[in-house]
Amino acid sequence: MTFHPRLARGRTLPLIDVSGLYSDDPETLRGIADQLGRAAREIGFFRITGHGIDPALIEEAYQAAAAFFAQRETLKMRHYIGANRNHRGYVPFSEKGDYADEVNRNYEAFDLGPDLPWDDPEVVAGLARGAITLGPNPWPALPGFHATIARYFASVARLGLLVTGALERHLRLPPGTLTRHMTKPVSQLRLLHYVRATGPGADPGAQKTVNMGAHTDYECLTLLHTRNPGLQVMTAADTWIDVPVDPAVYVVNIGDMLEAWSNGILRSTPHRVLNLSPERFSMPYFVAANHGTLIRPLPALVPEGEAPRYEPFTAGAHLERMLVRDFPYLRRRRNTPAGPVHNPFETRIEREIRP
Ligand SMILES: O=C(O)CCC(=O)C(=O)O
Ligand SMILES: [Fe+2]
Repeated sequence: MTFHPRLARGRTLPLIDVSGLYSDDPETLRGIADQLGRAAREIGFFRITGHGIDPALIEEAYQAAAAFFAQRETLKMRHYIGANRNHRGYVPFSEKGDYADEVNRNYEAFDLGPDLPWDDPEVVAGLARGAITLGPNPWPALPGFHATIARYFASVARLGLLVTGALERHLRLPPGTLTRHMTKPVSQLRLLHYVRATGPGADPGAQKTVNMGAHTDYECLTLLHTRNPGLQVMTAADTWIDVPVDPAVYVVNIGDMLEAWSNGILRSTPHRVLNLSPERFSMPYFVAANHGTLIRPLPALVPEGEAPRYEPFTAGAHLERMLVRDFPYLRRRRNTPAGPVHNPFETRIEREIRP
């Protein structure tokens, strides 16, 4: 395991070369799996190189995102997520949840998922259960956007399965224990565009303020690419460390679903985004399980004689409950009053940040 020199003094995110995950040598695979697993246990956050995603494709994806966000608001609002049936599309600056620590929140996003037709059996079954996250993507007509983003989505989804497979290996689970539940997952790609608030009334001290408030990610794991500083991770001591920016690297973190599935062996770690850059782009891809997958601590990971540490839940239900918390349009649609919604994976945030 190597450590990034800028994060010295024992507070570091591991940097792990995962190129060996493309090998079929069991010893190589085991070695990398254990490095990833150790970081996922101890910190819940790590950085990977040798991930195999074409840097030119990453660059094209940023260009597609930037071209979309550069449009007039009226054009972007043609794809407003609040006018979409399955939680896909444009999230305007004004679509603000109520994280108490978002003192200077100012970002827009474009949210996408696996592009499944309405008559796909998994979609049909999900809709019958009231799913709000399954179905096709809305594609802006911008030249190249659909082709580029679909290609990026496919690449990062492949990497997500590879990393999940490595964590299975680390946990000594039979191959496919987790990944066979990721055939039509409620995974999401978010294209994010943060802008530090400026102009009359803007806080001159905004440089260090929180833009995206502290949260855990709701899925199994997240593969994040970013090109600007601002991301911070909560340490075990509830202090914050900066995640260094390196375009050759993906930042990976464990989310709620995998914390529960692993009976708390892997950790869903709180993080937030500060206004360190006047403008910031990032692209998290959230690796989830299928909508109907029941997540309960895997019996092999619950010590003899102990009760599982988590109540069972379905992947879709947890994700959608959290989306209703975070998106005012969903609260309006479902007549859910504003107010705190408890996420059992965010107790450290509730204690430290939103008491
Ligand atoms: O933009 C980033 O660096 C992090 C974004 C994030 O944490 C999220 O969208 O869940
Ligand atoms: Fe996040």
